[in-house]
Amino acid sequence: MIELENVAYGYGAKGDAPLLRDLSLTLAPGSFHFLTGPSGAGKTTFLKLCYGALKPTQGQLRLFGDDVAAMPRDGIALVRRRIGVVHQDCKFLDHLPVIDNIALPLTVSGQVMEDQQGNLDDLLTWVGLGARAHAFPPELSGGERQRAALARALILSPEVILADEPTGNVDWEMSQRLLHLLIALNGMGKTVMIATHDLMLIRAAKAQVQARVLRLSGGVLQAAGADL
Ligand SMILES: Nc1ncnc2c1ncn2[C@@H]1O[C@H](COP(=O)(O)OP(=O)(O)OP(=O)(O)O)[C@@H](O)[C@H]1O
Repeated sequence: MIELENVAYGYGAKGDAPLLRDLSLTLAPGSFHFLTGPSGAGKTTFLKLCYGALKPTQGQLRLFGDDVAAMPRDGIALVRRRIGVVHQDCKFLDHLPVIDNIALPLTVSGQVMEDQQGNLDDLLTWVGLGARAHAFPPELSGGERQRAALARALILSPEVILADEPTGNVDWEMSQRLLHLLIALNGMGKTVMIATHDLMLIRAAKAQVQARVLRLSGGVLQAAGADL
């Protein structure tokens, strides 16, 4: 689904040492991965590569079998509909109610919101926001925002879900609730990758799902230690 082969990426000028290097990884259908590592190690950058927002400066990245380097811009846009992203800072349009924010990817992809009303309602109920559909983003708690961000990432029924610190600003109980949603999605066959600092969350997940834990450090990707 997502395959990296000796990928490197750097934000700096050509010739500068890259931030990430020698990345080789396959996210197989239905797999569950955690990505951990110190702040600034490049976890968000790694996820951006995985959803085609950045192109490798070296190596090969294939999304659903197609080489990103050779993909035209509209090809990348199509592939990105198959990957749901929960961003670290989950931005919303504050003047639109939650339900319209979640429906935005439908509108952008040319679908009629009314045709999807049933799906939208089901999705909001599934993430536990049925009663908050008409609230405005500034009225949401941290946990509600994260669940709204997850719902928005799911509205186009992606095969892959990439979540960047989805439990960053919530308490342990809400972290568990979000984790359960992500594990349930994996149980439905979706491929999941979560970038997180939260080692407790990883340990809790490993008791419930077969997850591979990777660590980014010093620019390279390694299997995490046996304690995880
Ligand atoms: N658009 C950009 N231009 C230049 N440098 C960037 C850009 N985005 C990120 N960086 C730098 O790349 C490095 C890795 O950033 P990244 O956000 O990927 O790390 P991270 O592991 O996700 O960090 P955190 O855990 O703090 O969120 C940092 O030094 C950051 O300043």
